Amino acid sequence: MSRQRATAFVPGHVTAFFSAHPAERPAAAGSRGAGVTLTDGVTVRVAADEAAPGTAPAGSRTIDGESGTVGAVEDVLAALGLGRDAGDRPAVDVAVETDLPIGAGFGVSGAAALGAALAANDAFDRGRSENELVRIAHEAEVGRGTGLGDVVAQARGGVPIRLEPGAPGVGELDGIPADARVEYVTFGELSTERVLGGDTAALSAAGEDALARLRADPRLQTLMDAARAFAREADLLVPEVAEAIAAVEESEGDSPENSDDCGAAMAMLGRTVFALGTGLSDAGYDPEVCRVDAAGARLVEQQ
Ligand SMILES: Nc1ncnc2c1ncn2[C@@H]1O[C@H](COP(=O)(O)OP(=O)(O)OP(=O)(O)O)[C@@H](O)[C@H]1O
Ligand SMILES: CC(C)(CO)[C@@H](O)C(=O)[O-]
Repeated sequence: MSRQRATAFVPGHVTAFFSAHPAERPAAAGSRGAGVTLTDGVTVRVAADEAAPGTAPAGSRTIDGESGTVGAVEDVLAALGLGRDAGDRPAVDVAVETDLPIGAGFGVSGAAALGAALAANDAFDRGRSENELVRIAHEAEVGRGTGLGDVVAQARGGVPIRLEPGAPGVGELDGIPADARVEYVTFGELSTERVLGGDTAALSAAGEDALARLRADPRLQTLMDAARAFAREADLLVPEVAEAIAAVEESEGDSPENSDDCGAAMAMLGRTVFALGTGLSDAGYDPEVCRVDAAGARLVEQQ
C-alpha cells in the first residue's frame, strides 16, 4: 500500500581527504577517501501534491521553507518514475530541511538526493532495495558533478573509509569504529563543481597517500593528521581555515590534558573547519556542535 507521504533523515558528511575517480558509468565513478558523518544532517519530506492533476506547478520544491531545489533530487525522482514530466504519475512535493550550510563541505546535495530516494520509494511504494536507492542517489549526485563519495558515506554513517570508488556493488567501504564530538565553523562556500571540473591529478595523488596512511592506522588521530597534510598538499587550504587549524594546534599545546582532541582540519569541499573534540571552542571560536552519526541514512517518523 502506498502511503503517499514519507520522511527521511540523512547525516551530513564532511570529507577529510579524497582522490577523484571519474568513469563513464556513473555507478562506477566516485572517490576514495575518508570522512565523518554527522548527527546534523538533512531531513527530506516527500508527499503527493494535492493540487488538481495537470495544474502547474506539478509538485512544489522547497529548501528550508523557501522555493528551491537540488539538481540531484530531480534526477532521483525521474529515476523512480516520479519526474515532473511524467504526466500520468502523481506530482510530488519535496521539502528539504537542514541547519547545515549548503555548498560548504557537508554534502547537503548528496544527502538531499539520498533522502529523496528513501522517502519517495516509501511514499510511492516503488519497491527498491536500499542498495538500489543508494545507487540511484549516487548516480544523480555524480551526474550533476556536486559530489563523488558523499552518498555512499551518508548511507553507511559512522566514520566511513571509501576503499574503492562507486555505488554499492562496485565500491567498497570500511570505517573507523569510533564516536566523537564534532565541532565546526563555516566561513563560506567553495564550488565542488569547479574543483572537480579542474585538474584533479595532484589532489588525487595526495588523497591516495592519505588513504594509505589511514589504512595502516585506522584511528581518528591519523584521520585528522592525514586530512591536514592532504589540504596542504592538494593546495586547497583557504586562509581562514588555515588560521583556525593553527589556533586549535596552539591551544592544544596549552592544555595537553585534552588528550581525546585530534585537532582541526578542512572540510572538503568548503571554507569550513571541523574538529573532533573541543579544539575549536578551546581556541575561542563559537562552533556548531554535534557528534558522529551512528546509524546512517534512514526513514523517520512523520512530524
Ligand atoms: N542556497 C543555495 N546555495 C547553494 N546551493 C544551492 C542552494 N539552493 C540549492 N542549491 C543547489 O544545491 C547544490 C549544492 O551542491 P554542492 O555540492 O555545492 O554543495 P554541498 O553538497 O552542500 O557541499 P559539498 O559537496 O561541498 O560537500 C547545487 O546543486 C545547487 O544548485
Ligand atoms: C568530492 C567531495 C569532496 C565533494 O564534497 C566528496 O563528494 C567526496 O569526498 O567524494
